[in-house]
Amino acid sequence: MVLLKDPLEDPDDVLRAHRSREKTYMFDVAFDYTATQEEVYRATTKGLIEGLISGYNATVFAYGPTGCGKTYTMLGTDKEPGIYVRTLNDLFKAIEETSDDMQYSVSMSYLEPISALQIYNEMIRDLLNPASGFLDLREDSKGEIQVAGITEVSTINAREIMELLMKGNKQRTQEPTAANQTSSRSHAVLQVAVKQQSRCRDILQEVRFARLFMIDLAGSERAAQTQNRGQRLKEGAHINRSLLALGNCINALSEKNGNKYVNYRDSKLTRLLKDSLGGNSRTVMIAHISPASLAFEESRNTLTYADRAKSIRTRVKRNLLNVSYHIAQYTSIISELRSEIQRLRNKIADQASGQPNPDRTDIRHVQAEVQAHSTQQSRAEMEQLREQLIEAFRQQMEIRKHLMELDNTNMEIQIDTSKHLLTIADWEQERSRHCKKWQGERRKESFHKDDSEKDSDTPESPPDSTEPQEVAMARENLVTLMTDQKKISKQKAGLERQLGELRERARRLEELLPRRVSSDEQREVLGLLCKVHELEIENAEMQSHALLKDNVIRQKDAVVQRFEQHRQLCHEIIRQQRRFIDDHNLLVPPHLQELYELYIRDLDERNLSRVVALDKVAIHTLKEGSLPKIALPSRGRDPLQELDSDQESIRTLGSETRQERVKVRRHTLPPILPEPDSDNNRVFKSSTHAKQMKKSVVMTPPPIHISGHGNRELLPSALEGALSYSLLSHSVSSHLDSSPESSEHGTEAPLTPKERQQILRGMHSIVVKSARRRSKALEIDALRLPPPPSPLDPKNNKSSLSLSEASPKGLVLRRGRQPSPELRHATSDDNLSSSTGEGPAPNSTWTRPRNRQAMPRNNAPREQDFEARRRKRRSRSFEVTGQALTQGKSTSQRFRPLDSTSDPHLHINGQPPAPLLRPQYRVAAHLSKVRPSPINHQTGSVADTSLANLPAQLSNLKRGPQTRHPQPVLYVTTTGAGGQRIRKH
Ligand SMILES: Nc1ncnc2c1ncn2[C@@H]1O[C@H](COP(=O)(O)OP(=O)(O)OP(=O)(O)O)[C@@H](O)[C@H]1O
Repeated sequence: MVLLKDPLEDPDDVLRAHRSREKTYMFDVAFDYTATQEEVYRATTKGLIEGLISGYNATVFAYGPTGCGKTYTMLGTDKEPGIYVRTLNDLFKAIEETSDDMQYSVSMSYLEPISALQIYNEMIRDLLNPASGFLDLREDSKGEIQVAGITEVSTINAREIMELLMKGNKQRTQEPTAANQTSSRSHAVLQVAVKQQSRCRDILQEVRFARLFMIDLAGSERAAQTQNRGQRLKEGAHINRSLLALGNCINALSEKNGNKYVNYRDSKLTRLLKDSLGGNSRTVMIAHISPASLAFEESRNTLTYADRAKSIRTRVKRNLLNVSYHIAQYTSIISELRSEIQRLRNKIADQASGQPNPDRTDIRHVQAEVQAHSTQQSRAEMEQLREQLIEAFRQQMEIRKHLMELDNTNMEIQIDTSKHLLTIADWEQERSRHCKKWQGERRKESFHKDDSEKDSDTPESPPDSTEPQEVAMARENLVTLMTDQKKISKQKAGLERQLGELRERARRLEELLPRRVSSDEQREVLGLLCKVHELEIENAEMQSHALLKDNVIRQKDAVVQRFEQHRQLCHEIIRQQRRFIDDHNLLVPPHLQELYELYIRDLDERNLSRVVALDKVAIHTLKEGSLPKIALPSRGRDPLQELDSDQESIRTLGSETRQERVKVRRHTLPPILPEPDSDNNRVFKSSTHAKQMKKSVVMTPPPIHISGHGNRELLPSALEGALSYSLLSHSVSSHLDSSPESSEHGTEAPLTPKERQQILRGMHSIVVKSARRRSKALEIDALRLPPPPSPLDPKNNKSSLSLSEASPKGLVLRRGRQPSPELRHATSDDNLSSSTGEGPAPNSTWTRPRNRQAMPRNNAPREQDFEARRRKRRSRSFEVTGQALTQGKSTSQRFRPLDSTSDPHLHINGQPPAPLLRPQYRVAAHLSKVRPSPINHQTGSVADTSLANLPAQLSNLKRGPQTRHPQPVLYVTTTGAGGQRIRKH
């Protein structure tokens, strides 16, 4: 709690007593002058790190008037490092601790939005590379703000990052003012991007990524106080303008009804902070105030904003990417590059065989050749040409990557769209159900008109059909997504046009070559081009190779997981039956008792052996398997390939015999795949297949129409998605029927033509079925969005039936449904013996359970032990070791440049710092307390956007609106030399 007293208030003035400006504010934490940097860090930022490495965005920003200690809190000094250093230290520590299971990549950028006098708008300056000039902000399709051309340093070495940070800090615009000798004249934004991938993932392989913003805002200031003139005054006005924009956003976001338009576009700062303020981020605001009487107004303003910020709610979701999609993308790139190489090789072959193309036999060509031999100038031209060509290819590569990213974003938009559509569909269905019920009741009432004198329970009007907020939000989000989709299509079209132009340019350059150079040189240049492409291919191939291997492991993991789920179910049934027997003191046939004891004994060993067997399969597959090579689209192997000694990689790629390839593919092929066209061995054959794969993995809704007739198409698409999921899950479960051992052999056994025929027939019927269902769904007559039969309704819709029928059992269990009738049957006491298929043996003596409560007693410790180990393992990663301070110190002590920026004891420009207002209070306000998306504790996964999780998503959607924060709490403290003066207020 912070109590702000008006220094001008006279306690004896009774007339003004009721007009007191004294005010109390409540915050999450309030730090007084005794608070150390470590305490501030722990209470405000440390908690964000765990979320960050699991894919949740986070922001910490320091806000307050000039000279109140924002830079001190964020950057700190050598001896007392601030939040930057401590966060990075802890982040890397957490990464190191979990690096056995997880793979990380961390990149960092450091920037300041500044206003150059000549430029009307603010620009972004790259503090890690100030030479790059002014940069601009771009909003990507997901609405995330990116700085175009910013330097991103990739490292997970804390020391390196700190060095860069110190270097960047020296570049920061900093000038002494009357209020603060080391006043920061701009906002400084440190952005850390963390990408995380599990080394051992399940079938829904995920890449998690999150951004952490740590922002040291420039101080809000009053011209009178800073005594600024000229440039400083203009800067101050600008700083205040961007802070005003920030304040406006905070005001709009904290509005009670929450519908007010939030203008983030007023300044670069608010654009940068868009997500942090009202979007997908866990955000902490640290407000700084001074206890000096003179600073009353500033303190009041700051506390008011912090107080408002308390009520802002953000919606945090885990940022996930589906990896199988990336495999397809890499595949498509590889395939395109291969065909380019092939084309270039053919050119070399043409040239080498000395058969000039008819269009090159003209006199100009001959002249050019003569010239090229004779003049020095031609050599320079040649060099230039070569560079131009390489540059053209580099640009092509960049555009391809960009296109890939856009595809990726598009996929995410489509998944999000489907989610929202399902939310709406769910609600529509619910509403029509209520309406029908109401109508039915009304009808019944009118039928029994005689009883009409009785009071009727049925309301006169149909039930309230106001859309819940969740549905309204879904509609709103659909509009945004539609806009994004349009933007992406536009961007894609632009990029594709650019790519086409670049290709054309490269082609023209290639055509120039024969005219300019001798045959040998030409060969060299073309050879070089091939090399460039091959390197690109190798790079892409290595990445897709890694992904493929991960995929195999993931699928193996899924098998283990599925078995484990099944085992847990059996275990639970046995346990409950046992308890039932014990509770009712029932007789147990001796053979059943023996079996039970055997079960208890074998429990651990069997599990272990299963896991070991599966592990063997995975390792075996990994050893044997390799990335199936992409067959070149047109011709066979190039004869030159064998001759060219430089093309080692290509030769290796092509050296396998066909048989070997087939064998390798079989090993590489993961056993669990849904449709004939999505098996992995074909994924790498051609880009067309990659596209097919995309389609098979991603649910692709048709173009979005929010309120028009186009809506009619939306739900069927969702149904189709659900249907394709059901096919996938069906296939998964059927594969799971085989034992790990058999699956191991299965990978070796070649398929007979008959088997192949059967599989093809099966697939064909699945495709026909799905087509029929889709057309049925399309026939559904509904003008509103979405049509009445929802995929969520098992009664109305065949697709939804197939979804529930075909869902793997594990998923059903995860959704917390009742056990199947069979299972319930097995658990009932009447069926205790019949469920095993055997009745009590007439001549055997039935016994009471020898080991009463054996299951709970025997298994509880085991379960607890397992749970305890699991927790221990988890918590270990993020333990508070208390060493951060020491580490931070030792790290920062190495960086002298820090002295010049924030240490008050050091001289600046040869002069000691003037005695200034000291910073006094630090107030930490968690903008919002965010509960992440519900985590599935059985699988450890989060209800994510991946399509394969659709049933889980459906059930989540059913459960209600997205999780919002509870009412947040704020805290305030005082710190700094002025702490004693608090009594004055
Ligand atoms: N808690 C603290 N303990 C000791 N010294 C502090 C503390 N907080 C701030 N200072 C000192 O007070 C001075 C002003 O602090 P700082 O530069 O961090 O303020 P600021 O809010 O960032 O100002 P501006 O907005 O003008 O950049 C610095 O010399 C800093 O070292």
